[in-house]
Amino acid sequence: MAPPQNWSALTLLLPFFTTLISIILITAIVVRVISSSIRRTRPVQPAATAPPPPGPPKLPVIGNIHQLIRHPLVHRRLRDLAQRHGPHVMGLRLGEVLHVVISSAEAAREVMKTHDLVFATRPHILMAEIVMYGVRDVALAPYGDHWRQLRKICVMELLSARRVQSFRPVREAEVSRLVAGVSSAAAASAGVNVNLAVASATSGLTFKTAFGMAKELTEETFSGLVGDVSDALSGFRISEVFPSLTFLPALTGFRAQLTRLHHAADALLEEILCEHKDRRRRQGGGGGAVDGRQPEDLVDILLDLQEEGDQESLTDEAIKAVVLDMFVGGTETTTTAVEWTMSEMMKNPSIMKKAQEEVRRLSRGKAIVEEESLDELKYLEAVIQESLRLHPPLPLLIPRESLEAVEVGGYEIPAITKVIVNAWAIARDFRYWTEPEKFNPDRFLDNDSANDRRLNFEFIPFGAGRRNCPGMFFAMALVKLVLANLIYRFDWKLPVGTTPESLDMDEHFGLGVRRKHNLCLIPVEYTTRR
Ligand code: HEM
Repeated sequence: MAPPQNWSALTLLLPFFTTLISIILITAIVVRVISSSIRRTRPVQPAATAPPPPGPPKLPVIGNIHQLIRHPLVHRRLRDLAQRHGPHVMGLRLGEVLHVVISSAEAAREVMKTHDLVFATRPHILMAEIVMYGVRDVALAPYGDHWRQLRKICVMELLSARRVQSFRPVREAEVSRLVAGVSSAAAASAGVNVNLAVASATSGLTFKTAFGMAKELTEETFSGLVGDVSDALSGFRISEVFPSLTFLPALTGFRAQLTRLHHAADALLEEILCEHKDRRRRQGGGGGAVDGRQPEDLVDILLDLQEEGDQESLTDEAIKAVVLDMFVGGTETTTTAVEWTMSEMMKNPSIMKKAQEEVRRLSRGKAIVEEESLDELKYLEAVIQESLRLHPPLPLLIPRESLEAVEVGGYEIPAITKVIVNAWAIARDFRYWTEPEKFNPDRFLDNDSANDRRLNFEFIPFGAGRRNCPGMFFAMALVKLVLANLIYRFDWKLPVGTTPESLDMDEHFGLGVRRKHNLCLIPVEYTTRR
C-alpha cells in the first residue's frame, strides 16, 4: 500500500522539525542554567570572610564537568585534581551544583567531628525520592526527626553487637553452604568465581537475616532487584548537576526507569511484609517473640517496634525502605571487602601463608572456623584492615551536604554544598602513611592500631561522626568469618598462566569500587591434611 501524501511530506520535514526542537531545547537549557546561576550568585547569606575553596578553572555553564567526564575512576581523578588544586579542600562546580572535595585527615576531622552537625544531612537525589518511598530510608534521609528515629532503631535494635550475635546461626549456615560449594569445585578440580560465590553467600545471608526463610525464587529475584537499585545509585547523572532542569529525568527516561524499579521492588517487599503480618496474626502476637525466642528476622523486629506504637516514623513504607537500605548498603560492600582481601593475599603469598597458619592453628580439628575463634585471629584482622585501607568499598563514602555556611580548612563552604570525602585518597597519602601503596598488614599490628588511625581520620572506610556506618560490626563479623573459612579449608591457586605479579587489580567504579574482572581461583581441599 502506498503511503499517504501527507506521510511523505512529513518524512521530508522531519529533519527540519528535529533541528527546530533541538534548538528550542538547548536554548531552554542555556536560559534556565544562566538564570539559575544568576539567582545562585545573589548573596543569600552573610558576606563570607574566608575565601572560597580553590579548584581547577571552570567553563561557563558546565563548570568542571569536562574534567571528570572521561575519567571513570572518579576517586583517582579527584585525588589527582586535589593534589594540584586543593590538597585539603577543593571546590568543583559540576553544572549548577557546588561540590567540595575533602582530601586530608585534618579537613575530614573538621567535617565529620568539629562541624559534624552542619554536615549531618545528605543531598536530595531523585533515586531516593522514587525508590526509597520518598526518602523514608536511613542512608539517604535528610537530617531530622525521621532519620534520628530510624538511625536509633538501626543502632540499638537491628545492628547492635547483641543482635549481630543473635544472627550467628544464620551466618554459620550460609558460610557452611559456601564452603560446601567450594568443596565440590575442589573435588572436581574446577575453578571458582570468588566474586560470584561470595556475593551469593552475602546476599543469601542478608536475605535470611532480613526476611527469615523466604522462598528461594523470591531470594534470587530480590537479589537481582537490589543489583538494579545499586546500578541506579551509581554513575554520573546529568539531571543531578542541573537540578533546575526538572524535565531532564523524564526526557532521558531515568524517571520511568526508577518508577519501574520501584514498582518491582515494592511488589516483592509488600508480599514479604504481608506474609510476616499474616504469620504474626496466626500466632496471635509478635514474630518469634511469642514463645520467648528471639524475633526471627529484621522485619519481625521492625513490626514489633511498629506495634509497640511509639515510633511514628515506622510506617510500612519506612520498614520497606530500611530493609532495602540494609541490602543495598550491606551486600555489595561486604562482598567487595572479601574479594579485595582475597586478591591481595593471592598477590602476596607470604601473607596468605601467615594468615592460613594462624587460622589453622587456632581451629585445628574443626570442620569450619566458628565465630568464637574470630577474636583470636589478630593477623587476619590486620590483613582485612589493610585491605580496607587500600580498597575501601565506598572510597568517597556517601555524600554529605552542608546545612549552613561554615569554614573548613580556612575556606568558606556555603550552605547547601555537596561534600565528598575522599577516604581512599586519605588512606593512601604520604602525609600519614609510610610506603602507602604497599600491602603491609603489619602496620596494623602492635601500637599502630586501626582504631587510633580511625580516631585520627586517616583510616575511615566506614565513615565517621553521626552518619557513620551502623553496619560495621555486622560487616566485620561476616567478612572475617567468610575469609577465615575460605583460607582454613582450602589452599588457593591462580589459573594457569597467571602469577601473583601478573594478577590484575583493575578497578570498576559503580556504587563503590569493585574488581573490574572477577577473581577466578582454583581451590585445593586442605581437609586431608587437617
Ligand atoms: C565492609 C562493609 C561496609 C562498608 C565499607 C560500609 C561503609 C559505609 C560508609 C562509608 C557509609 C557512609 C558513612 C558516612 O557518611 O560517614 C555507610 C553508611 C551506612 N551503612 Fe555501611 N558499610 C558496610 C556494611 C554495611 C552493612 C553490612 C550494613 C547493614 C546491614 C550497612 C548499613 C549502612 C547504613 C544504614 C548507612 C547509612 C547511615 C546513615 O546515613 O545514618 N553498611 N556505610
